[in-house]
Amino acid sequence: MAGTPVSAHDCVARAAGAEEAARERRGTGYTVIELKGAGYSYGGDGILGGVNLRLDGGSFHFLTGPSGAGKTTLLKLCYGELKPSQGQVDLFGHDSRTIDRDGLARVRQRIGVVHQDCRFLDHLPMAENLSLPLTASGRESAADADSLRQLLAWVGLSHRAHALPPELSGGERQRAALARAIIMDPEVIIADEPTGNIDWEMSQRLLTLLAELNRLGKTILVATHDLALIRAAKSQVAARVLRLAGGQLQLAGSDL
Ligand SMILES: Nc1ncnc2c1ncn2[C@@H]1O[C@H](COP(=O)(O)OP(=O)(O)OP(=O)(O)O)[C@@H](O)[C@H]1O
Repeated sequence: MAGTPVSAHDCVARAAGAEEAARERRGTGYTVIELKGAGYSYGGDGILGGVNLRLDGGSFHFLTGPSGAGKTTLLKLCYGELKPSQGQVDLFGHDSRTIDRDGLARVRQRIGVVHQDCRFLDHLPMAENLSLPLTASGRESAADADSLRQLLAWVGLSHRAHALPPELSGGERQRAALARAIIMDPEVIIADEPTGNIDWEMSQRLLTLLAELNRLGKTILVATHDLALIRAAKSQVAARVLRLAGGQLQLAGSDL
């Protein structure tokens, strides 16, 4: 990887804001996202049926399961892009079915999402793409610009700050997507196959970053097919592993 990565802690602490505030939030037993008998159907095709899931503040969950099981769909329910066809999803205590547009926008600011397909604006250089959320929220500052530089360095993309998204490799796009998800200091990070296009070394770095974010009090939910990544995570985080199959969610066995 090009560039000299700064320590994950420096980078994350800057992006995450005051570590003390994170500590205050940690361990208070609050629930950030809760699915209560949530189901989802695309047209008549039921994908999820009556899923119960509670994400407590500061928890770390992996979500695994066969292709097409509905992992992305479940994540979309968790960040309010989809509303459940049955049951209820509470986002920071707000029912996603009834929350108004402004309320949903506020809730979404508290959740950083790493999308499977890493959407960017192709006509804007990466640095501008990544700082768009800051600009849009009107809170861009010198400190944030510094955070962006550090995040770019940590994900090994300092040399690509001025590149356009179509010029990036799949792995570079994935790393940029993670930096973008962190830059707004979200309380929750939801990542959909974040290691899908990156090599093992970068997967490990990404895992380290997610683990550090978790230690700072962030709630993490990661969908992945990568069982080796889940096994590697055991030495870094106390993660629960959930398996989605047949529309139902279960705790995965310890034989993973
Ligand atoms: N917008 C949509 N319209 C209709 N069907 C959809 C839509 N999005 C997903 N599906 C279907 O819903 C099912 C679950 O899709 P989803 O992407 O949630 O699964 P997944 O577990 O994330 O899969 P993968 O591991 O392959 O990414 C699949 O059969 C998919 O074809």
